[in-house]
Amino acid sequence: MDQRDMGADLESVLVSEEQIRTRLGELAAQIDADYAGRDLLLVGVLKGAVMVMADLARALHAPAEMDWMAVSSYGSGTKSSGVVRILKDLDKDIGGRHVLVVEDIIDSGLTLSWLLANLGSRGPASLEVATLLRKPEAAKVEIDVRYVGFEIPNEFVVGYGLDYAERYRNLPFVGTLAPHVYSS
Ligand SMILES: O=P(O)(O)OC[C@H]1O[C@H](OP(=O)(O)OP(=O)(O)O)[C@H](O)[C@@H]1O
Ligand code: HPA
Ligand SMILES: [Mg+2]
Repeated sequence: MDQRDMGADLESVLVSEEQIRTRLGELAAQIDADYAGRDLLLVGVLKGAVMVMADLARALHAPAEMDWMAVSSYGSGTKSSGVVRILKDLDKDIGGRHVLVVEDIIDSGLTLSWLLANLGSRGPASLEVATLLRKPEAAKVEIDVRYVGFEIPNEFVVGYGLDYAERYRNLPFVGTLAPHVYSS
């Protein structure tokens, strides 16, 4: 399936490639300023955050280490199960480190609130979050998020790392799916 084939499954483009690039540049500048003189460790949350991590990290001027955690709460559906499983833990200890969690989306917030409690218990020097997308209307828990790319409506979105049943992650933009995709 190439991108033209995926195009038939899409209803609309919500955030374009250009908008993503511009906004990640702005967030990177803020992060550079905030972490000046501090040793930054970016923690990407697999799999959804791969694109954000790759592009945000390259937009930073400051040196940053990267580590990855894989967690899953959505399975193959469009609703969070609320049960978060660690599929892969960090490679290194984060005790005393300045940790910035990098996410693609905060939807119900259940994944992130679980993750922040988990990472917080490991004794980092600081713990903040950068996310490309947030759905304010979908929040089931309130989380203090320092860097937010875009606030979006409460609709299921795909692309730029985000999947529906593991598909559409490689779209270069964020879009909504046509109803026939869910029902087929
Ligand atoms: O705020 P929430 O409602 O918890 O949803 C957000 C989380 O759900 C997605 O991950 P998912 O569990 O689908 O795994 P994936 O990144 O591998 O797609 C997304 O990447 C976030 O991590
Ligand atoms: O809207 C979404 N799309 C894809 N994956 C997700 N995980 C949480 N919310 C979403
Ligand atoms: Mg997913």
